[in-house]
Amino acid sequence: MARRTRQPRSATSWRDVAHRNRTNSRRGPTAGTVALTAVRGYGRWVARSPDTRGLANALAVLYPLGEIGHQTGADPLMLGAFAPPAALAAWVGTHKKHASHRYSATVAATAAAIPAWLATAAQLGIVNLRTLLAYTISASVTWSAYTWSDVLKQRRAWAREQLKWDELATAAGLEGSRLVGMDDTRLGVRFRVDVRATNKRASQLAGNGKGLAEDIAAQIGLPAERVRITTDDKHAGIIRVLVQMTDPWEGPVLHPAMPAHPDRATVPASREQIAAARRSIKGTPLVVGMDPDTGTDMTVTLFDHEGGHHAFIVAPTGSGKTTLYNNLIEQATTCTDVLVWGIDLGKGTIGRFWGPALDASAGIGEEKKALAILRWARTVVEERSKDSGGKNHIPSPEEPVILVFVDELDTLTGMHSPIAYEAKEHVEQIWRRGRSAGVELLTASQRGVQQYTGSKDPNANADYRIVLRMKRASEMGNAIEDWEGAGMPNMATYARGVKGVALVVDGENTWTAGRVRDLSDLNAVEDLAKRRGAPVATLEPAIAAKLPGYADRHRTPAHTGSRTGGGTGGHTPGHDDPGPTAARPASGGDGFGVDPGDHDAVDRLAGELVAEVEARLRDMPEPPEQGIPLADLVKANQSIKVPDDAARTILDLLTERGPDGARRDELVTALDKPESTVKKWLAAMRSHDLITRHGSTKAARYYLPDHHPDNHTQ
Ligand SMILES: Nc1ncnc2c1ncn2[C@@H]1O[C@H](COP(=O)(O)OP(=O)(O)OP(=O)(O)O)[C@@H](O)[C@H]1O
Repeated sequence: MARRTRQPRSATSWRDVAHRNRTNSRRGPTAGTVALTAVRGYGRWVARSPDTRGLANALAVLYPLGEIGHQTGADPLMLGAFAPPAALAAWVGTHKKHASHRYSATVAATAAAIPAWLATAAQLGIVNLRTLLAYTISASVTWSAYTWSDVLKQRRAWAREQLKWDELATAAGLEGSRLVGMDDTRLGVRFRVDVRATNKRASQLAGNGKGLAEDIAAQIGLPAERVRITTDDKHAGIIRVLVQMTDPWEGPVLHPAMPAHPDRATVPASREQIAAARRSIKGTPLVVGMDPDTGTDMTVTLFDHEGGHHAFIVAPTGSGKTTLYNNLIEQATTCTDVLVWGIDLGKGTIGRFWGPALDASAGIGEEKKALAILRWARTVVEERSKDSGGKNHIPSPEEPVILVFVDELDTLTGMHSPIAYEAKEHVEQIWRRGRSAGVELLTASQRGVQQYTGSKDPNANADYRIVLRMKRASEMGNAIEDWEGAGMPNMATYARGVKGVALVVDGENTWTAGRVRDLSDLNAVEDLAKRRGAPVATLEPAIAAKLPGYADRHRTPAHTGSRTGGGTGGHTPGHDDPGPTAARPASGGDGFGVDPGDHDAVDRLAGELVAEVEARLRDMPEPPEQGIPLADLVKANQSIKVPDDAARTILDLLTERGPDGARRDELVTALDKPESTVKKWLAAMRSHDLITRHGSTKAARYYLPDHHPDNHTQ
């Protein structure tokens, strides 16, 4: 068994040491310990302010050192020769770090002064009054210049801020954090804080409503939403704390075209100014609002070197969607290489107010036109892609970008839309393939759910997602899935009570929140659109020829008799800028698509109409000699076979409409079959009592038997 070797006991045990210490302390401190304590205390005092106290001590020590050179007979010239390289080294070293001329000059002069002093002292010695006086004055000047240099002043200010932050952080429960940066913002201050020593992760502290923001706000005496905490993209251990000392929503964000805007004079008014203000869409960010924290613009870039960018907007009623669209359309219509097509089946606002500056639009009750526009957009995508093989389109006035603005997307692709079955497919194709072909879709819907959007594609394919004021926080996730993790504000609570707020998120998930420029005055918009006039760009003729109805898109239907009404017929040339509208065939304007200055136009139109009627009557069968008995007709109708899916579509639509019923043309649109076929099917279903009809003219409506108006009036 191995023997354990005992350690020899120390001659002095810990008890002896303790005893000796007690005895010593009873005897009182010796001169040595007093001196040591004093030196230590002095060292600590200097260490607390090494720049100023350290320098003062160094200067004091340097004086007697000068005598060494004198006593040893050192060569003064030799010693003085060290001054220039010392100055140079000090300048280079400090200027690189602090970029302050004043500070570097002081440090360089101090560095050069050391060999200069040693040289002087070697020559003159230090034990004479003149040298002492000169040294004292130069040392005081050096010390003062250094102490009051901008770098040291900044360092002292920073130390004071650090103290303030420490106080704030301790009160908010963030002991151990360290302030590493601080900038003034337009409305307050932004801190960068190292939180590694707090035992908390930055992600735990960041985000609104996590407690820390609220605690800091409470300490400063601000509303909770005026303190925002985010993580730092470049350092996982750092948080950014934004404190808004001034209310960001104090003033409105005016649009430059509005009368109250101070720069209104800069908005082009005359034809020449409008022409001069036109620009290209390429790489041009469209300004939609302002981030109140920084005063920087909130922008949306719809076309750049990566091609086009779709935008998906979620905006409940009254949230400012029309105003946002006004901002986008206002700038899009100044571009020389853009055509704007608008679809607004809900209220017809886009066509009604922007009509003169649009290339095409569909408004209330114009589902067919809406579908036509979507088909055109798809054809443009297909034709351009055939040509380019999917290479990014390069826009020009002859091959423009097409921006299709859709308001109330659910009226097009939502579950209650009578044209959803077709519109959905077009919209999906444009989302997927339009980007590189220069056909961009901007859609606005009240919610980000599939019942409204018709598909999941908007979220997947739109680069820009824009969220306006939400009614409920739960809606945020439908618009932007990862909003909370990315530190984006909750648009249900963001800037409570403020109209026109928006969160703009680009394809890289970079976001800006702020307020949309106020362009909500529709009279001003109407005036602006009139002055702007028709677009400069024109679609490629070869493609335009392949778009059914495109050439006639500005023809006002005779029955509307007005230039308003939100449809494609809403196109009116600008008052002082007829622009290219004048060159268009029977383009827009009051009356029946006829240029009032063209005296032959009415004759020509009448001739065209007669020819059209004759062409339509040509293939009509001759009326029979004798009428067919009603019973035979019913029997004939009953023998007609209605395809199952058609019958289902008709019954579904009528179930959905209930007591409102549906017009025949709506059923034709829903079925997407020729009118004559649909007529036959409707007659057959009526003869089987599956559906009923009320009225006999074109305005007749079809109902399920339970909803027939007669059943309700009895
Ligand atoms: N950016 C803004 N700045 C100031 N006020 C605004 C702003 N945007 C909207 N508003 C105010 O909110 C009102 C509603 O705006 P807007 O008509 O744009 O909303 P909307 O979402 O289109 O409404 P709806 O769903 O009823 O069509 C405007 O009349 C205006 O008073």
